[in-house]
Amino acid sequence: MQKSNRVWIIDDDRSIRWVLEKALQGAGIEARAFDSGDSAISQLGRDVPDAIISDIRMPGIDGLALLKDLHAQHPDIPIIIMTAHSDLDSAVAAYQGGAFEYLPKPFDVDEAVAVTQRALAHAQEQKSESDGSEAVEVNTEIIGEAPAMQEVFRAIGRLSQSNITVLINGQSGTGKELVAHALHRHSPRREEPFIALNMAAIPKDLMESELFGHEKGAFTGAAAQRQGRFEQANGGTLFLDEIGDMPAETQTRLLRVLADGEFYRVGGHTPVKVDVRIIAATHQNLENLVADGRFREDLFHRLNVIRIHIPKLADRREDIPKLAKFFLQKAAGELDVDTKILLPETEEFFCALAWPGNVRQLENTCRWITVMASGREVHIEDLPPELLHHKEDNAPADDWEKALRHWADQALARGHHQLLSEAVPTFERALIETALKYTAGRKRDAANLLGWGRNTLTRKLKELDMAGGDDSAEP
Ligand SMILES: Nc1ncnc2c1ncn2[C@@H]1O[C@H](COP(=O)(O)OP(=O)(O)OP(=O)(O)O)[C@@H](O)[C@H]1O
Repeated sequence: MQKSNRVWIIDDDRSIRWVLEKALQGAGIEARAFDSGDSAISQLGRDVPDAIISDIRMPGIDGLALLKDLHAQHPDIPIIIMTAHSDLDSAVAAYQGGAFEYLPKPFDVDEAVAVTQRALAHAQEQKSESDGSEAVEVNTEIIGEAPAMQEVFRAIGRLSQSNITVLINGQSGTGKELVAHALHRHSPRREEPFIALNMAAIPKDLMESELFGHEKGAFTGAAAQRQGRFEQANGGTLFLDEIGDMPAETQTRLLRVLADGEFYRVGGHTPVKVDVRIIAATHQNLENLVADGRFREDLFHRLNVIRIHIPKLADRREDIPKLAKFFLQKAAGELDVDTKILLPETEEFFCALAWPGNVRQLENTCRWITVMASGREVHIEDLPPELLHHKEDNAPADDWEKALRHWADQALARGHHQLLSEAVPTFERALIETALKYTAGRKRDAANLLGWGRNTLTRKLKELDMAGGDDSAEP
């Protein structure tokens, strides 16, 4: 059999074509470049490559349409899809259209070569196989351009045809439930129920009945038979949030259900069969809980088949502006008011915050702003007081220089002139006020602290139109 070694590169960007062509040739791969999907398709009648690397956004036929076409005609050619504007849509659509791999731009050239080599090896193995899967319509629902979120999208795309158990790790408010829901929506179970249950929110003694249901009279208050979440989720997905908080005896039962696919309602004697995909999530380190004997190791291994880590918001700050815009639009829609717009300095301030409550805190802040900010444009002073305190408490003392540079950048960008005449009075006023506060209003002492003579301070107070500029008597 002829060795699979010929790759086509399709991209309207000449520099990308060039870089990839050189890198692949350097790795001993025969590469040929096309500047459009149409030119590649017209060549296909005469020649067939072993693998294709294609951009998504191009004039003429775009990468996903090309993927669909090619996949229908040549299901055995692995196609690697690249895109600069990567989002969940394109990742999932690429995989569901039959893409072999999805490469978000900018990519590392070595990684691109490695992926291509894998694709060629795959082509070699599977020359005549086809899977015929069809692209499905999906909506963008998770915002994230940060590399770590791209990993999450890739995982969702890769898992979209499977029923495999997934464990999602991430701090509270990072979007674990959103990702679990996306996994469900892009799975073969999408028409069946998605049931979410937070272990931390259910009283311990109600947990078993919540999960597995109960028979009439199983305990005091069980007036009728009740279905548990497992039964409700039958055929679909059960999302178990904060799985680390599940009590030991429930862990044992859960393990048995996962092994046998059946369980007994509380007080019941007839087994109930279910087909449920489990997605579990936790903000805790389950390995540590296992080491401490607080989580069953066998259950941990059953759940930990595929793990998705969702980074905290502070580790993907580049996504903050887009998320904020999205939440401001959403809040405005819900409240039926105009959408607020963050001024550049407010957005910058947002991007620098710690956001301990992650995306949920950002969403709540945007709601607050939508209700509380007076104007359409949101200034830093319009933000909820706790965020501003946070700024004062956490800004290191020498951050003012950074803030000043930033202010100067912004002012110049907005076309201001004479920056010093704007900045110096503000600077002096701040120092004078602070010194006066420190000396309880005594000008002589304040002047001393500032390194001025008393008369200079009095003159400055006057110039700056500040209280005390009339040189009134003082103690
Ligand atoms: N990347 C994102 N794009 C858009 N919305 C998001 C994103 N991440 C989170 N959200 C929104 O933020 C809120 C919190 O997300 P979610 O409930 O999924 O977090 P969680 O990690 O499950 O939190 P907890 O562990 O506290 O239950 C939700 O309203 C969700 O829709």
